[in-house]
Amino acid sequence: MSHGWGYGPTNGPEKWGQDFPVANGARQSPINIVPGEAQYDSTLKPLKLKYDPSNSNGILNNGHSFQVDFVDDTDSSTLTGGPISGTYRLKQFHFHWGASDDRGSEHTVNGINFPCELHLVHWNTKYPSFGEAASQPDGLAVVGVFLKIGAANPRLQKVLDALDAIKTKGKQTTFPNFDPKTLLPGSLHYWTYDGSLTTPPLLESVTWIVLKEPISVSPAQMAKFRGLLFTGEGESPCCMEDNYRPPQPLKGRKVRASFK
Ligand SMILES: OSc1ccc(O)cc1O
Ligand SMILES: [Zn+2]
Repeated sequence: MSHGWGYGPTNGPEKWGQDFPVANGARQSPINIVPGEAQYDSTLKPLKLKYDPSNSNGILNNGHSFQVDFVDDTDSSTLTGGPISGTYRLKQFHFHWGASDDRGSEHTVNGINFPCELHLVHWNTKYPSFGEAASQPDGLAVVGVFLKIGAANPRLQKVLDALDAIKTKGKQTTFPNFDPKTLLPGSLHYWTYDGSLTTPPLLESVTWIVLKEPISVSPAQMAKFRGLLFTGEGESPCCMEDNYRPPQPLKGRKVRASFK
């Protein structure tokens, strides 16, 4: 793949293995979650998510999705408990979504796609930085949250209202005082398994924590995600949609459930 990776017919997920051979590795993500085959594990602890809204910093169109970045120089926004040991700091959150409401999530449940999936990315503070952690098998922990079509979600609105300012690749703006906890569902019951980044470099460093309960999003709100562009200012515009990797082979991995 001579040009950068993306989600199109010439640079999309089916082509990523050319530049990133780990794409065919033993612990790739996402996966299809089959609840009936997940093993309830009573030793799994409840998730503890402690977020300080003052850590939210900016919002960026990175040409693949958009992400909200957090100041991560202290332990003020962290993930502890759950399947992980130690303390993981919140680095950023981003989304994946479809061109239509019948697809867009990366993980699937019993083969069912959701229109969108939120990823809250955390790194293990036993390592000096996100970059160092991202290359370690226990380096990252990503909380995945499904978005399901329903009533408009007022807690998403602040994020969606910022998108007009970052329409094209490379654009960013300030995004202060946002509490990502407001994006979480009422239940923190989860499935967990060992996996990878779902975008190149597809590093196999992620403990995935996928919440069972989705949050709502309306069709009009989904249209706002699709108003973003993969392309930069002055380039021929290409709508940012279908920016999801399909499920990957489980290759013998076990998915555990924190709930019966
Ligand atoms: O999509 S999962 C994911 C996790 C961490 C990251 O830095 C980038 C990612 O795309
Ligand atoms: Zn992601």
